[in-house]
Amino acid sequence: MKINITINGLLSTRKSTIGQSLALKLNYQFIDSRLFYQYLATKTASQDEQKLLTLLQQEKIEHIFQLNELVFFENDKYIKNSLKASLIAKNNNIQKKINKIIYKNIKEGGYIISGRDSATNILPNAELKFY
Ligand SMILES: Nc1ncnc2c1ncn2[C@@H]1O[C@H](COP(=O)(O)OP(=O)(O)OP(=O)(O)O)[C@@H](O)[C@H]1O
Ligand SMILES: Nc1ccn([C@H]2C[C@H](O)[C@@H](COP(=O)(O)O)O2)c(=O)n1
Repeated sequence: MKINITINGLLSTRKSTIGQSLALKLNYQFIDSRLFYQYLATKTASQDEQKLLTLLQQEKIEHIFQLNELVFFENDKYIKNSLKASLIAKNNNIQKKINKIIYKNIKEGGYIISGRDSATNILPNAELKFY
């Protein structure tokens, strides 16, 4: 049976690098919750809560799970979108919705998950937590 593992830590402490390499070794999936915020930022210039919630409902969520950060780095609007993502993340209802979507998709196990809420609001009962 596969468990879920969270990775948290200070900025640029190699969470993604280690998470991705561990996922490869264990044959797990790696996801950083930040991708959801970055993805929304690429989809709309709006900070309107209803619009963002609708987008989260409409999008094929599996698609976001298959993305990785490089997709956003390749985008020449990366910095602008990161600022938008940061604003989107200030909305508690969007945070709750994203956390719920992630939990629903990973609850059966087999994920290494990074991101600010991963060990707390998303997976408070994760079997293994790295800090
Ligand atoms: N062994 C290493 N030596 C030097 N640089 C490294 C090494 N491993 C990773 N890096 C680089 O360090 C930077 C931070 O790594 P990484 O993106 O994994 O950190 P992170 O904790 O996930 O970052 P963030 O806090 O932004 O989510 C990246 O540019 C990565 O390429
Ligand atoms: N609960 C959260 C809050 C923020 N993020 C993401 C969203 C941004 O891409 C990035 C930086 O946010 P900031 O530090 O500027 O608030 O972190 C998240 O994944 N989960």
